[in-house]
Amino acid sequence: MRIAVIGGGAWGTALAQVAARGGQPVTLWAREPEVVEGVNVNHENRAFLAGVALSPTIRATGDLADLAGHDALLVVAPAQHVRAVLGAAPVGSTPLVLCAKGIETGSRLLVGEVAQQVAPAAPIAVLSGPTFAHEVAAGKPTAVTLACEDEDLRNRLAERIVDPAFRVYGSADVIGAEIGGAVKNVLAIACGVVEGAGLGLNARAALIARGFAEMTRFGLARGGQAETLTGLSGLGDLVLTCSSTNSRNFSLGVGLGQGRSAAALLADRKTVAEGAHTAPVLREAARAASVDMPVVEAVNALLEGVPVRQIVEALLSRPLREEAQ
Ligand SMILES: NC(=O)c1ccc[n+]([C@@H]2O[C@H](COP(=O)([O-])OP(=O)(O)OC[C@H]3O[C@@H](n4cnc5c(N)ncnc54)[C@H](O)[C@@H]3O)[C@@H](O)[C@H]2O)c1
Ligand SMILES: O=P(O)(O)OC[C@H](O)CO
Repeated sequence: MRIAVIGGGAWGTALAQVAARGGQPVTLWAREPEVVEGVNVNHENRAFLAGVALSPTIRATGDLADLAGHDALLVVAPAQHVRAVLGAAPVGSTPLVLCAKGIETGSRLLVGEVAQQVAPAAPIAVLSGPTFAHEVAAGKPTAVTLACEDEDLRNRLAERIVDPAFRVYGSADVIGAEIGGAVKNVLAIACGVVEGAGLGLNARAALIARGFAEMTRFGLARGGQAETLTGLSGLGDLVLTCSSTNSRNFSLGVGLGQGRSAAALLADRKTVAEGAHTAPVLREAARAASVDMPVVEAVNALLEGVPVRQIVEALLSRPLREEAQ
């Protein structure tokens, strides 16, 4: 199976490295000419994954036309750019493995739904889970969910995008896998705020648990399955992203918790903190579906500049309720 990766950020590069293990050829499309040159000449992506020696069988290109003739395309552009990049790529009926985590602003569509609009003939799979790119590229043990309704395609993809340290669990629940990845980024910002404001570990654990309840309510309302939400792409990724400053979303939250403004924190950053883009559209989608998501509401208020203390008071003074509600 000839694999190409669309997106030369940290995650696209790490996935290219997984797909290239054992000396298999992989094409990596990157937007930045310096990334293309660095991968081809020095076998390193200094801009987004510095310090990792990449397989020489990864060939980078800046020309989307070079993606033609592959058997599967891994789509790893940030969620807000998937529509434009896929729209310009020669997709046809080539299977797409969606690896971005987010909801498109405006349309309120998950990345897989965007792909279905842009490339209606292409079968869809979603790869998601607790995966810091640097750890995957370094060959540290990692497990992911690969969701695809077509069992035969799912198995063929799982056999190809694998190595001894990268373990793939199959699922047919594409929507559930996507919702976990999109929602956890927003919740990780909240956990970072707790860290930045020094609110303590009890508060962080409470946020993870209550945030997971929100993820579950939203996921079930959108047709996802409970087993997927408690799995790697849901709870697994939530726990990872809510526990480490290696997460860009968590780190953004730390800055907010320290009293810095979202505008200052997001200005000029080269790497993506998907939760900042997903938060407003997730709030819209939750309100439209009458799903109660107070932590997501709180993250939006924080991004809009409401002080942390006011947000915490509002969350703690909500009417008492049963935990299972
Ligand atoms: N980094 C990780 O550990 C990791 C792990 C799993 C999933 N993801 C997801 O993968 C996706 C990509 O994240 P990343 O970490 O690889 O990116 P990154 O933060 O390392 O790099 C930013 C990427 O955005 C691209 N970009 C910027 N402006 C663009 C535009 N106008 N059009 C198209 N592309 C543009 C850049 O070319 C670059 O590839 C995100 O949805 C992220 O949530 C990341
Ligand atoms: O750095 P983050 O917050 O984008 O998280 C990266 C991955 O999604 C973790 O699974």
